[in-house]
Amino acid sequence: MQRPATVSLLKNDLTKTRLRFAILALASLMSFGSYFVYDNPSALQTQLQDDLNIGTFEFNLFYSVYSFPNIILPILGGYFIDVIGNRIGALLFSILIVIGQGLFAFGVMINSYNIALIGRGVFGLGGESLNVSSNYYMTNWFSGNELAMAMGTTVSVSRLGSVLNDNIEPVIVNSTGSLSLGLWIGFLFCIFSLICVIIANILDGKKDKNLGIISKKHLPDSEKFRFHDLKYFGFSFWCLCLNCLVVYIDVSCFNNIASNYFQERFGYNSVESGSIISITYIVAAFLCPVFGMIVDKFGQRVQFMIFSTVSITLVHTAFLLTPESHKPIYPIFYMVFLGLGYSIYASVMWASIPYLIKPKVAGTAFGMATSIQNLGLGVGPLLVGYIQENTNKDKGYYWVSFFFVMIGVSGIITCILIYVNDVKTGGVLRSKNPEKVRESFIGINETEKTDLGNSYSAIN
Ligand SMILES: N[C@@H](Cc1c[nH]cn1)C(=O)NCC(=O)O
Repeated sequence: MQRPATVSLLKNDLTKTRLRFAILALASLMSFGSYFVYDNPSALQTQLQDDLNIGTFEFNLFYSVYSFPNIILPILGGYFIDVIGNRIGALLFSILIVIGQGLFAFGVMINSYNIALIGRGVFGLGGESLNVSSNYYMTNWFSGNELAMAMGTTVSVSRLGSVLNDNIEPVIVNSTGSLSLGLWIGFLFCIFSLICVIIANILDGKKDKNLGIISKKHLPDSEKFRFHDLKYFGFSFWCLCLNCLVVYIDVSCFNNIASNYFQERFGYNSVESGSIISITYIVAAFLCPVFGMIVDKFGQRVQFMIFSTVSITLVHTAFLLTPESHKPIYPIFYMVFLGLGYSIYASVMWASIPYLIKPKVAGTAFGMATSIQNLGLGVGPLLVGYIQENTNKDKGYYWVSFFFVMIGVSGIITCILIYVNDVKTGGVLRSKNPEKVRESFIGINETEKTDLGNSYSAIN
């Protein structure tokens, strides 16, 4: 008796139409502005310190005020998404980003460090949570054989924002002499991303309407987020979060100090250093969707993650062993390999999360992973700074590289633990058809599959 209704629902399922690629484009562009402005300070460090008359500590606070609240916020953001819906969440987070960047640009324009700092804090209130939202869109519109490709594409397009920032901000500011102009251009990118959120929300609302999905606010309590659902976050999920913490220290925290690193150790100037740094994310912009597609087709997620953490660790080992010299060519190759390792990691790791949890806690799970990642991104730079300031060899960078190598080794160990657990629990992460394996592994029933309108329900 159920069948005709199910069949007609499937016919109206927009996630099965080409519209899902429009959502993919919009979800990618909704984070573009945030990635562009996130690294505004590092691209303009010298000019910011001169104009605002601040030291390195005050400068680093531009990143700290962003990261530390995000140890907690993405969990709340994930909770928020699970309880009241992704659309309202994404809109709110984007508005916070626009306001934050506006305040930052305004603060710099009137030479007020405090207002600029508050702006970075407000930006942080939305910046990471918007990533959670964007991932959530992907899990709602894409499944099994396309999910990693879709998530790889969002990382790739968002990271083009980082690349563009690294390369155009110093040029704009140097050629116009106006520091705030560069930041106001970032503000415009944030508005553009906000418009993408609004369009994505309209399409997503249409999809839910077609599927007859009611607003989550009106669902019975039993179908909303509940804390005791956290018990479904098993060993592999927590290990993946720990792995994410260490791997992002090796990629992002290195990226934060890389400009100075290349200038101090290899004699490049700041513009050359900026271009070299952007290599990692340029490689990622090209390779993330490719690796996403490969993983969607062949599975073997943990093996890919092991390969990427080994590559990243080898890059830091190479930096550790490379003696100082004037403008050597090989660090450029190291950055290409770092980009390769990062591309594989970013396209596989985030896309693995949905297979380790129940669909109804997807928002909370992405929030949890992002929070733990930010713990690393908040503490990592402090540790790196401490090591560099308190050691002398290679201007303090020898032990910094050693630290990155050790962090990389812990990344490899956590990957191996995930692999072993995956073998024991049915091989969901290695499977070409992870949704099927997940079904038996974490015991998802029919109601749970359709709970959030997850496209997963229609595929199986
Ligand atoms: N912390 C984010 C980067 C970000 C978000 N908003 C601005 N920058 C991150 O690391 N995301 C994962 C990735 O691989 O990019």
